[in-house]
Amino acid sequence: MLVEVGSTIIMAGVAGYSYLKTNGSSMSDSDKIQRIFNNAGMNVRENGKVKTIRIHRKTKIEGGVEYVFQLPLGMSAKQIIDHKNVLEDGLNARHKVFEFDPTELLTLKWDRTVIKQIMKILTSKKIIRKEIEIDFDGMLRIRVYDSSLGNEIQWSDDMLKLKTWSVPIGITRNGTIYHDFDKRKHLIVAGATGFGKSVIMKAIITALILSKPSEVTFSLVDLKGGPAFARFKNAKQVVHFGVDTTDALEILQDVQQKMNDDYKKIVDGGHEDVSEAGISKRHFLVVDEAADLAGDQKSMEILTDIVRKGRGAGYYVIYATQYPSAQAIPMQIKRNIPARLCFVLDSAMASMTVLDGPGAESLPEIPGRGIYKEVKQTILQTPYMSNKQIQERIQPHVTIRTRKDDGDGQKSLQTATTRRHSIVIEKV
Ligand SMILES: Nc1ncnc2c1ncn2[C@@H]1O[C@H](COP(=O)(O)OP(=O)(O)OP(=O)(O)O)[C@@H](O)[C@H]1O
Repeated sequence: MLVEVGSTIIMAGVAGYSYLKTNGSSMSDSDKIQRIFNNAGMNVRENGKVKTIRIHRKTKIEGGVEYVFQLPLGMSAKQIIDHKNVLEDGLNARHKVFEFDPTELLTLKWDRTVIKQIMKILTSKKIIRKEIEIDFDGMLRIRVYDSSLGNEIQWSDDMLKLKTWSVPIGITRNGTIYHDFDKRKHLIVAGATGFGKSVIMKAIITALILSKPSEVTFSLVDLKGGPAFARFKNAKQVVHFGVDTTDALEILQDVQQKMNDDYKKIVDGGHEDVSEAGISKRHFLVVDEAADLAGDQKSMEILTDIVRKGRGAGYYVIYATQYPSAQAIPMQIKRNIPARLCFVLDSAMASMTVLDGPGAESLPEIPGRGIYKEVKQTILQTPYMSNKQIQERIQPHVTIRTRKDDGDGQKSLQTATTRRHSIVIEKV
């Protein structure tokens, strides 16, 4: 009898699951996309007739479906890409898919609470939002995925490309995305507070230490007071560590001087850049909350010089801000840093400042979900490396040194937040 009741309940559960999965409009996503286009006014008029996109092909892909559409003449693909959020919201309207695994019913305890347990399984599940990707290569490709990219993708050392300047900065459905500092040079990281800037910057610093422990050095400037980078302070690769704008100016001056010396050597040697000169060392200047430097003209001038000349001299800048305004990311800095990693932002205007287009304002509010832009834009989930994982990885590189006065009559290193070491760039 109990078995009979049990199987009936399971069937009811599975039926409930099917209901949850299919509840909503029966219209196909392809029809919906065309209807959304029409309703949102994304169409053109030709000979008095309204024309919109036309389905060309539909292909099953891993995790979803790719729809290929033909655009009518006169319709811009950019307009469509800029309206990605309209499409995504439209596809998710009245269509709720719940994350639910029917095998969970097998874990039921067959007692008086069985109905309660089933209700709990059915109601405690998260709603999955369909996600889309849009590309245009002569045809408009819209990939609709049945589930989200994943809210947390754990860091794995397998992602590393050891002995290179290429670091993993995110995972897409098609694999891992790398930022190659030797190719793309500097990086701007922006995003609203709490969406993953510090986490990815710490992961990048750790990855560089693991990848090139003897060749990489850092100047870390955390204008939020220092907590995020504090764990790297005693790593032997860290030559400067600053926590306020006074430290920042000193550090910038020192880095600029070393960079100029090295740049001169490279040019005097008849080389175009650090790679051609066969120099294996690279220095990274990482500034978190760079907006706090924006009011300091001298610092900004030096920073601009470093991003300009540093490309060739092997001095790379990671410039992070949660306030992406024209003042916080001046034009000169932007022009010299084409690569951007942007988490969710509060407005299309802020997105425009970082990515030169909208998009970041319509990212889902998931920590770690971002857009990486170099030539193309890619939506990714940054890998999550916990502080414990960072600690374990940098521990072998930590040296506790006594901070002595540097003897030049300036701030004593006993109290100062900068550590004065020379940045030496050597030939291999
Ligand atoms: N890639 C990720 N995957 C999962 N969770 C993440 C990820 N990145 C960040 N988080 C979560 O978001 C929290 C905030 O991240 P983080 O400190 O990097 O934000 P932030 O952008 O630097 O914020 P703020 O500008 O205020 O410093 C983390 O403590 C973590 O819980």
